[in-house]
Amino acid sequence: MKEWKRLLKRFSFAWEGIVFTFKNEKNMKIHCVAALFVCMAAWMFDLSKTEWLLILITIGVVFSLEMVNTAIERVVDLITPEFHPLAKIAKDVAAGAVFVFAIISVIIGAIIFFPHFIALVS
Ligand SMILES: Nc1ncnc2c1ncn2[C@@H]1O[C@H](COP(=O)(O)OP(=O)(O)OP(=O)(O)O)[C@@H](O)[C@H]1O
Repeated sequence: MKEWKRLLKRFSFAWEGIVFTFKNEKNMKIHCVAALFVCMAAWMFDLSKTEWLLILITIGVVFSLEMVNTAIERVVDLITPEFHPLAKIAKDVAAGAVFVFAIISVIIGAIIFFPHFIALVS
């Protein structure tokens, strides 16, 4: 019983982290709207199970990276509110990680949706 309570508490802390990122990070709201549009398009084009899996994995990785980026930003702010070259590197690298995967996810989306779009217009 105690184990269950501890597990539930851990879930609720993780949930708080998710809610915090959605509430406070503008980029997360943008990712969320983009993910919604992608899911609607996937449903309209009646994508295969594999295509859906790729899209869901991509969305999950973007969301998770944004949350890790948020965590790094907050830890850096906690350590040094003043300008520091290492703080800049930490924040820039974390933001870069999100950016790299955002570009990859656009490419994945294009590879998946392009043939469906061509089939629709031809
Ligand atoms: N303490 C600092 N020392 C040096 N450079 C910093 C510091 N804090 C922020 N920066 C620079 O400013 C940029 C923006 O930082 P900021 O903390 O405002 O993040 P952000 O990208 O605006 O994130 P968000 O809007 O999601 O909070 C960083 O990528 C970094 O280059």
